[in-house]
Amino acid sequence: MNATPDPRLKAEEVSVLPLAAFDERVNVLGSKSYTNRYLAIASLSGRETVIKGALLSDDTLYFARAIETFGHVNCTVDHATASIHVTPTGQPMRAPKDDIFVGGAGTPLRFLISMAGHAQGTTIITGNTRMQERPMGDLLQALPPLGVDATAVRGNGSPPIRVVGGSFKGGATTINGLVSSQFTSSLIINALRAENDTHITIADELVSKPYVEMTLAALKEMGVHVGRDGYRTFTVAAGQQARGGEVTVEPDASGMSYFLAAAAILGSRVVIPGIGSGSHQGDVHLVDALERMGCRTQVTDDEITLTGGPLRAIDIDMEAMPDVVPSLAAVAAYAEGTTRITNIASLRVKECDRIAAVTTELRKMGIEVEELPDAMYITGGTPHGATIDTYDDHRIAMTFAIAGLRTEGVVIKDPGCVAKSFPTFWQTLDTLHPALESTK
Ligand SMILES: O=C(O)C1=C[C@@H](OP(=O)(O)O)[C@@H](O)[C@H](O)C1
Ligand SMILES: C=C(OP(=O)(O)O)C(=O)O
Repeated sequence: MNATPDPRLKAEEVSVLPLAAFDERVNVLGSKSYTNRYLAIASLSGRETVIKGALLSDDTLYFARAIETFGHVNCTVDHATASIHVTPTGQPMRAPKDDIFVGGAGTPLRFLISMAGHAQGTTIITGNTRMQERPMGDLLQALPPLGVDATAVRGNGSPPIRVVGGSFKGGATTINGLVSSQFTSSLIINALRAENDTHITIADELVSKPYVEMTLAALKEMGVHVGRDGYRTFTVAAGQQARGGEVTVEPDASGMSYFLAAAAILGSRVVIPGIGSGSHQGDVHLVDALERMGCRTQVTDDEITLTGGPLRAIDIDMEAMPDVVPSLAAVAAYAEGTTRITNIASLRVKECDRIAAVTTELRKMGIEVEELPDAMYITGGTPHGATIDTYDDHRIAMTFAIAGLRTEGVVIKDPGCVAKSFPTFWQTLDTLHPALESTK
């Protein structure tokens, strides 16, 4: 897998060449969210675990390296088989001497804050410039009742975060659910190693709920039961141990979205194997949205097929599938009428402000977009080519690359940023058609 590094990951920009139509089976890489969850669970379980079909990308590799610095496990990555072998070393978890740096990996950073609560000593966790702006405050407030002292070094609720650990006792805490579901997932997963039972109450509403379902599904797959009352409370009983052994990661539904969007706007057919109706990934439901927009779809147990058709606008609340908002926005640019995407405030605190970025870049292509604090209204039309700024955000790069398959003259700046979640993205696009060339 991925034996020759793709030169486009180092290019300044890539010109996307339009494609007539295609009819392809497309294999996407393993789920980022499941890979992160299995890495965390395996490392906390104290049992040897092999994660097969794992996503090996910037985010997951930063996470694997970060986990190893606590000294209690080794994470051996096998690129040939896309697997990660997590092996206990027999050593206790200790805070690493050096700061932990995770680049732009938000989920890992949020999982690591709670994880450092199990490591004896003081851990400093940080990331790139954007990560140093992303919110962590809710999690920092929820950890002290469980015995963990976690603070923002600069007092601004963002990384660097200092965690004084070795003391994750469990107990009862409350977490705000409105900003990110990753805080709740972080607490649930790390409660696995607490001395006492852990009761987590969600204050307000919880955003991005399917990601918490994925957390529970991953724990269940590893033999850990989590009690719950809807999305109000979650309880992790002490003394449970994840089973270890082999676990297989399904394809990434967010990564899949670019190929569904490509088929939608090109009136083409795509089949994505390995993922289907049983998936807990919320982003799978992009298929339903695209069906409402005029595509034909078929979802079986283990395969998703989409065929593009004449596209019409829809109104859609995308709070539960934030990562595929840009993908849907690209399709909306080619649909008849105004698509209203609502309830997406969380997009403002992702790798970039994605509402602002999608609005700016679609407008550059001549598309009318109304930007609201928590929504985007996109009126479909005939986009023209443009040079797209990608804001160091993989999803902006991949989204506008898809627009470039339909619209001539789309140039994607900093194409290497796709490595955060989909390092083989450009090569996978090549399998549709040799439609890309690096220009610089
Ligand atoms: O738990 C996870 O794996 C994720 C949760 C989501 O974040 P929010 O809960 O912050 O919306 C999503 O955007 C992110 O890419 C992955
Ligand atoms: C928001 C994302 O990731 P994270 O929050 O893990 O950085 C993403 O992959 O779109």
